[in-house]
Amino acid sequence: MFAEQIAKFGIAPRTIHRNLPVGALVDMAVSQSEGAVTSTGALSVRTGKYTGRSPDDRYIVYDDLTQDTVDWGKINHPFPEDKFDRLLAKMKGFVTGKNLFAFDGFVGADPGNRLAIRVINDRAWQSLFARQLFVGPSAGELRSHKPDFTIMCINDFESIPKEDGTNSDVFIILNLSRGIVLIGGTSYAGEMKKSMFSTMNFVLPSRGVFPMHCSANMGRGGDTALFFGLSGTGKTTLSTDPDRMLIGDDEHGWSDRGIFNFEGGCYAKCIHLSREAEPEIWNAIRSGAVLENVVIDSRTLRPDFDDGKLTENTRVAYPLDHIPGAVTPSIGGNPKTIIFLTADAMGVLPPVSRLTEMGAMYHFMSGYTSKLAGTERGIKEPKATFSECFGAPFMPRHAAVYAGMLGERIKRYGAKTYFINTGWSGGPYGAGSRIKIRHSRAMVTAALSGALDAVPYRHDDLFNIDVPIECPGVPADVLNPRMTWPDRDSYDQAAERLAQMFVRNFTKFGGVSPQVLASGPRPSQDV
Ligand SMILES: Nc1ncnc2c1ncn2[C@@H]1O[C@H](COP(=O)(O)OP(=O)(O)O)[C@@H](O)[C@H]1O
Ligand SMILES: C=C(OP(=O)(O)O)C(=O)O
Ligand SMILES: [Mn+2]
Repeated sequence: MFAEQIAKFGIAPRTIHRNLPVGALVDMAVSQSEGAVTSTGALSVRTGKYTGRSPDDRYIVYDDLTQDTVDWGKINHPFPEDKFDRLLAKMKGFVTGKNLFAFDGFVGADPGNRLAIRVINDRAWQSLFARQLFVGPSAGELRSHKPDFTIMCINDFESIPKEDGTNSDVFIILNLSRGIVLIGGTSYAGEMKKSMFSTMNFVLPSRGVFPMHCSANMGRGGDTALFFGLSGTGKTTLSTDPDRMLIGDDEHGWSDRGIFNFEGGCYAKCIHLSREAEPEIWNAIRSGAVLENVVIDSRTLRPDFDDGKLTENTRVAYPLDHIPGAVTPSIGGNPKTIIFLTADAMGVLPPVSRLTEMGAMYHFMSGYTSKLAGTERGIKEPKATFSECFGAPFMPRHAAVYAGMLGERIKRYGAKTYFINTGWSGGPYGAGSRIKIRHSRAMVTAALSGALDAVPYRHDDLFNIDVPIECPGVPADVLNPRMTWPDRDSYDQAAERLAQMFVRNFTKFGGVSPQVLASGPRPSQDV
């Protein structure tokens, strides 16, 4: 059946290894000089020219299905159907007679809300990534597997912009009607997971499921929490909590039955990773894990997590079961607490605050953070950004579709929402310093345990949020960013500037309810 499906798809490789075990994939990666096994047991690879996502090279095929349902613009670039056909044919030709790998599995841990996928790769390590990051099939599921989506990710195939209608040698093209994703020219493995994330974000809303760029975990009593946030805000770091059971670190859906992970693994950042601050992630870097662009000492084969010479966006991929106590299958009930994470490089937002229901809508639509270096091509230092739903690069539909689904659910289930800033304190990036992981964890713990229900608050009139005056495990002065700056006037000016940025950004939304509008920051000057 597999062989027939491959023939029907229209490729004729010399061999195509299907769902090889982890050990075999590692061995092949090593014997083909794709990478080396480090002192930790993890496989280490380099991705070459591109070490982060290429958002300008990411397209969606423009056709009857997508023309009125996709929010076309700076993020979702249209790709013509005929050019897609030509590029697909070219890629098929390219892989003729080559050795390929196929991973058959799923995106979505909830059997009622998943897509069957087939990932076709030209490198063993990429197939290992697919195996560890997506959801693996049972023996029975593998036997009867029929993919809804085929991802053909061929690292060695580069496009020629003039011929192929692409923007560079790299392309990531989603054909949502035909269930095909084409990736070429880049080996950054994050493209595979994020393109299937975008696919889920298109497919699920019409099935009544809310897709979310968030991590999730569960307390011992079964209560679940979500952590929304853009890249680098702490979804992976803070959801990996020794006192709670991990559900997933990046992509989830919320159906009438509760939440479920889209993935079967995690993709953690490695830059400056320390054993003390993130022991579970540190220990997950073992046999079966894949390190991307981490510098390895040639003599000791030890990873140097402090060396960012290849990129700041160094990564490790590992399956969920590398984290002690992770929930399997990764499914949980309706969340009790929702945390919005931001990494404010201006250093002015309070590190923790409580949001009203309308404030939650305002901040979900705003999606403020600072883009950190490396995750996207061209970002070299933190850059303030507003990204709707805390994940605009992955949302094919209009932001209102997702915001509406969040609003309904907060109302229905009465989840409490908090805003946690894991960014800078004592001054902006360059002058102040990043809030300590230990402190951010204590804030998360206090929010989830209910401890923040029992402390006094002050209202921050500028940002229009409620800020706790005390939080167990956090020195009181850390809670008030103004007090951490050496010069209060500079703080006030910077805070005013950020508040104005929020207001200016929000003018792009039409038809927002007055209550939501009134729940945002209130700069003293009109903008
Ligand atoms: N206070 C903090 N809270 C969370 N992460 C922090 C903090 N300070 C530094 N970091 C670092 O910032 C990065 C957060 O990234 P990560 O958790 O992977 O974000 P995401 O999963 O949202 O992309 C990690 O490298 C982590 O070590
Ligand atoms: C993998 C990515 O996401 P995150 O940093 O949110 O984990 C990415 O944006 O390429
Ligand atoms: Mn992450």
